[in-house]
Amino acid sequence: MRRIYTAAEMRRAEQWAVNRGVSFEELMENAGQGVAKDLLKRINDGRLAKPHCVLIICGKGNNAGDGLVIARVLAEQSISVKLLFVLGHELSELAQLNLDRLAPFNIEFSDDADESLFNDEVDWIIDAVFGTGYIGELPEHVARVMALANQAEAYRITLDVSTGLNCDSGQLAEHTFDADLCYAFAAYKPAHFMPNGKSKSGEIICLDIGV
Ligand SMILES: NC(=O)C1=CN([C@@H]2O[C@H](COP(=O)(O)OP(=O)(O)OC[C@H]3O[C@@H](n4cnc5c(N)ncnc54)[C@H](O)[C@@H]3O)[C@@H](O)[C@H]2O)[C@@H](O)CC1
Ligand SMILES: [K+]
Repeated sequence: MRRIYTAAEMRRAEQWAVNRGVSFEELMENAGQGVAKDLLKRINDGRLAKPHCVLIICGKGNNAGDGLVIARVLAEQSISVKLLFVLGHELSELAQLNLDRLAPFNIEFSDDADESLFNDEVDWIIDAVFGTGYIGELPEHVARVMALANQAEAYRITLDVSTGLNCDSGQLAEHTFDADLCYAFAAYKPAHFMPNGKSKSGEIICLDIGV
């Protein structure tokens, strides 16, 4: 059965999973590992070329945490990863935990969204800025980063929801991340089936993360 959850329903489902004994940390690990496993499978079966460099654009919430799990798995596979933080360094507890886990790896960090970061070396861009926690308007500086990401000659992957797209209403901000591939966690979100949302999601895959 196809599950479609709003942001509030998603939070309730996560809480039920936690009440059954799964931790939020495990859910995040499952989300990140699930994405990385699917991406690596696509490399192995030739649907995607192995990237020279992957740029992961991180916000400060748990969507960023998922991105940081993916960073670890890709780095373990000797894929070069760069991280760009666009909402500062006060991360959610789980995002911080997964950032700390990157210490053994040689990963470049930046919070300067300079155009040069979006160069030809970057084959994939992963959007881990906003997921189901996005409310209100897209901050101007984040919109600028999304515009650079959308102009780059790279394959674009988003986690749960494209940044700039409201997952419940389908409202789109200017310069919403224009994904080729979207991984929805635990359930599709209403916007994935609305024309606006569909147009910014590309291929949508729903991953079971244990919720
Ligand atoms: N909660 C969980 O157990 C799990 C959550 N997961 C991930 O977590 C995401 C949701 O995480 P969060 O609830 O932390 O939310 P997000 O990571 O989507 O972002 C919320 C953060 O951005 C800020 N924010 C929201 N709108 C803003 C705006 N317009 N301008 C500036 N800042 C803004 C919020 O204050 C908060 O700090 C999901 O989409 C999914 O990717 C997955 O890890 C699976 C498990
Ligand atoms: K996202």
